Formats: sequence, structure tokens, C-alpha cells
Amino acid sequence: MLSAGHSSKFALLLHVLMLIPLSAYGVYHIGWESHIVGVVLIIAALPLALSVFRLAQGKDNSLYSKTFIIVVCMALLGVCYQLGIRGLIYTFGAASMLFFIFGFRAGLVLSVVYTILSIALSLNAAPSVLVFKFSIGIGLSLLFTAFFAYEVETNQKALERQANRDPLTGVFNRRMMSKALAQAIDYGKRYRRHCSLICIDLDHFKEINDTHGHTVGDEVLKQAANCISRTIRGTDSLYRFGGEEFAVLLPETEQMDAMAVAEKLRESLVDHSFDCNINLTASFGVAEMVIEESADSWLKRADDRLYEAKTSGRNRVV
Ligand SMILES: Nc1nc2c(ncn2[C@@H]2O[C@H](COP(=O)(O)OP(=O)(O)OP(=O)(O)O)[C@@H](O)[C@H]2O)c(=O)[nH]1
Repeated sequence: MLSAGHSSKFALLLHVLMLIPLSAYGVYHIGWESHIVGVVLIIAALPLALSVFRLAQGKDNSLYSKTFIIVVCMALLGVCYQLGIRGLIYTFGAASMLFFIFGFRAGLVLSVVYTILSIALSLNAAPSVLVFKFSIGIGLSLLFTAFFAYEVETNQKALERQANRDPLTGVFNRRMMSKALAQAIDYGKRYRRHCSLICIDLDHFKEINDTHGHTVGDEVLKQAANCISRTIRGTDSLYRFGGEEFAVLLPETEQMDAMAVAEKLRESLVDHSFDCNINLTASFGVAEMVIEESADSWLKRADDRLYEAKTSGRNRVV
């Protein structure tokens, strides 16, 4: 499988391989053949060149890729209208690219609409029997591409889930937490914004496992994660970063407000009815981000307060 670094290099290579003949062909047309075709090719090459530039910088290029393929499809519709079958030959290639640039759902709608339009426009310049025969070939090829794009997208989502989420509770994992803390610090430094972190540790969890077994313990962990997810805002995010340890990141939130959220979470866990009539409590450590500190020191401050909550009696917020 390709790593993220390899796949972006591969995407860059593909873009460059497309850009060189496209712009060369455009220049050739402007100089020696049809001016209009040359200008259209150069217009299509511009967003592609910007896309190459963004990819080389390691930045998101989706806007330019989308612009590129839309320009290409519009130009090809014009070619279908003028030249019939000679335009239709390119329909399949452009329609398949729509899947990979816009994603499966949007790609399916766009490619079907685009294919129907190019077939209809081709009838202007080609005999209908020939267009009909070509359309069958294009339809079958598109069916195959749709199936392939669906498989790729489904597998990609499953891989992303495996890499970013905790398999038991479905919440974000420790890897995502480190990434989110580093991003919050960068954002806070640049825009001078507040952000708080709540570390949560379920109390006496070992007893639950020992008394009721690991299966019930797992179920309690899932229910606790659900209860926390339902209590926090959509803009906050929940991570499981240890066995029975969770963390909530609260953007745009100051210490006092984060303490209030932690208190609300503590109460909702106490009020939640867990399986086997288990009375679960949790301890909380809250720390607002300090500009200029590292992610590790921020996490350590929240964790130290959590430890304080544990040693001072549990089921409390520090
Ligand atoms: N069922 C289950 N248990 C887990 C999982 N991960 C960790 N644990 C258990 O969580 C327990 C944590 O125990 P301790 O670290 O002693 O903490 P505690 O019993 O909650 O005690 P305090 O934190 O001091 O209140 C251990 O028994 C681990 O086996 C998991 O994924 N599923």
C-alpha cells in the first residue's frame, strides 16, 4: 500500500505528466492549428498548473483539480457538438476522472449527466447508429469505473477509521489527540485564541472488570464514551488515550467554562444507568492552553490535575 507521502508524490507525478502534453498541445494549436482549441487547452492547463504548485507545496489542491476537470468537460462537450464521435472518444476518460476528483456520490451524478449531455450533443455531428454503439461502450466502462471508485472510497474510509479511531468506542484515538493538541497550539499562537483540555479517568475501573468481567467492562467503556459524546458540543472532540482514560478538547473555551463542562460531564456519568446497575464515577483534570507551551506540557498539566482529583477522593473536577 502507498504511504501518504508516496501517494502525494504519485499524484504530483500524474499531474505533471498531464500538464506537460496538455500545455505543449495548447501552444502547438495556438501556433500552427486552431486558435480556439489552443486557448481552451491553455485555459484547462492553468488550474492544473496551480494544482501542481499546491501539490508540490504539500497543500490541498482539490479546488484547482475540480476547476480543471470542469473546464475539460465543458470543452469536450463543445468538441462533441462540433465533431461528434471524435469528441465522444474522450468522454469516458473525463467522466472517470469526475469520480476520483468529486468522490463517489457527486462523481456518479456528474458523470451520468456529463455522459448523457455529450451523447446528446454528438448526435448533432454523427450518425445516430454510431453514437448509439459508442454509448453502449461508454456506459459499460462507466459502470466498471463506478464500481471501482466505490470500492476505493469504501476501503479508504475503513483505513482512515482504523488509523484515527479507537476500535472499541469509536471515538478518536491517541494519535489524533496528539495531532489535535499540536494544531490547537499552532492556532492559539497565531490567533491568540483560548482552548481547554479535560482529562477524564474512570474511577475504580479495575473493580468493574474484576467483578463483572471484561465484556461488561468493554460495554461500560462504550457507554461512558457515548455519554460523554452526547454531553459535549459538536465543536468539541473526544479522544480515548488510555485504557479507561479519555480527553475532551474544547476550542474557544476558557478555564472556568471548561470546568463547568467537566462538572456537567461528571454529573451525566453519575446519572447514567450503566449495565448491571454499575454506579460509575470519573475524575477530571482541566487545563486551559497557555500560549508558547508545548502539547506535552499542556497534557501534563491536565493529567497532573487529574491525578490530584484521584488522590483527593475521586469523582471530582480539579
Ligand atoms: N474491559 C476493559 N478494561 C480495560 C480496557 N483497557 C484498560 N482496562 C482496564 O482498566 C483498569 C484500569 O485499572 P487502574 O489503572 O488500576 O485504574 P482504576 O481501577 O480505574 O483505579 P483508579 O483510576 O485509581 O480509580 C485495568 O484493570 C485495565 O485492565 C479495555 O479496553 N477494556
